[in-house]
Amino acid sequence: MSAFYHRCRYFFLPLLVTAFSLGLLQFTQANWQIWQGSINQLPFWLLVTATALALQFNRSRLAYLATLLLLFYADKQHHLLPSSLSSYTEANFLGGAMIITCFSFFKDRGLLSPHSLVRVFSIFLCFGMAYGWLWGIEHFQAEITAKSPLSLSFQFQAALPLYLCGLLVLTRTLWQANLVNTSILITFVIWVLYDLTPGQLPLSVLLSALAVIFLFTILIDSYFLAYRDELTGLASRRALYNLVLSLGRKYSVAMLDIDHFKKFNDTYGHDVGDQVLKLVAAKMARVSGGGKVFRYGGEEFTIVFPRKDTDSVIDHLEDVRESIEEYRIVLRDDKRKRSTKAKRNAANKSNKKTVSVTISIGVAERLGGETFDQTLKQADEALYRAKKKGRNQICT
Ligand SMILES: Nc1nc2c(ncn2[C@@H]2O[C@H](COP(=O)(O)OP(=O)(O)OP(=O)(O)O)[C@@H](O)[C@H]2O)c(=O)[nH]1
Repeated sequence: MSAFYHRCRYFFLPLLVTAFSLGLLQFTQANWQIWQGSINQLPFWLLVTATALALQFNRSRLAYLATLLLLFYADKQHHLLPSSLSSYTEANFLGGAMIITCFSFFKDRGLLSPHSLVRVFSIFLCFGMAYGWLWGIEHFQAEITAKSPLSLSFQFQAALPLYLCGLLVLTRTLWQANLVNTSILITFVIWVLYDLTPGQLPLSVLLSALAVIFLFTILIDSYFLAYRDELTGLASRRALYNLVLSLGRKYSVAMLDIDHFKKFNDTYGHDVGDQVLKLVAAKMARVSGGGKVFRYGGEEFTIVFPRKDTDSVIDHLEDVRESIEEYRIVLRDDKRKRSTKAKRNAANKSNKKTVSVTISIGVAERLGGETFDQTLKQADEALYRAKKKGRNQICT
């Protein structure tokens, strides 16, 4: 379920928004044609900004792609390349598609690192392969047709690497759904759209839209980096203090802590501890009553209930405590390390190993004039009392 939610957020939603925006742009084309002169300048500003931001936030793949698109657009507008090179548009198009595919498989690395050499080399290699492929298809057309058991048209043979690239980028994005990978997939789609449907939307508009997608990707990604806890996906302590700025005078704060977690880690190992933290966090995230959940640090979590006093949040916290106490967590083996036979054996075993944990909770409400930190300290002291009284319970 969470994998599906993850894919919706990072894959389907950005694709839908892009398709909708491009559709809207095309539909309203007549209304903005009068600004075409200014629109022609837009890709320069937006792509330069996207490159600068991508570099600032270490999204080097987007920086490379934005720079290459900028060069491509500059050439289209001002004919920078010698005409002998520009005339091979099919090869340039195929080379571009191959470059986008390569970048979907690269990792984001610093620009001033040996990895940059590989990236630059791969750009030339992609163009070389594209030119080579089209040259080969053209010159050995008769031999290929004679030897091939299938009667494939010249167009199909020429576009074969393009289909393969499309499949690879799509698989990569589905395999590792994140905003940067989806942006690279969208770059691929727009690149192909531009070639297949010339004149539908001007290049300036397509590239401006793409630059905006890059900018959003970098900003949203950086937001998640700053305000989300990487392990559990919950909001981080920084996000908690951001919320504090908008809290009114009345609220309750709960501190939650997993019981005997050190012993748990010592018994099952840190990796299993991480798995359990994730699953327990997912249970906490379902708290009712308008509670907002944060990972405070380590195995400690905080829930803030705006506009609620202690009495009205106890039941909601009790539900969370019970749901975690009753939760039988099935331990996942590291599948990558197991052979196929071992996997089959494991799948046949019905008695999978399960573990369970409990949590203690301390809760306090804001009393007149208290700061957030003072209320949080009261909740922490209540948590300490819950631990002292035997754990797996709530104290106020
Ligand atoms: N696996 C894992 N363990 C963590 C993480 N953060 C903190 N811990 C562990 O959580 C444990 C916290 O232990 P303690 O603070 O001694 O408390 P406790 O063992 O839970 O005991 P009580 O709180 O008194 O019930 C330490 O062993 C930490 O290493 C994490 O991100 N992953």
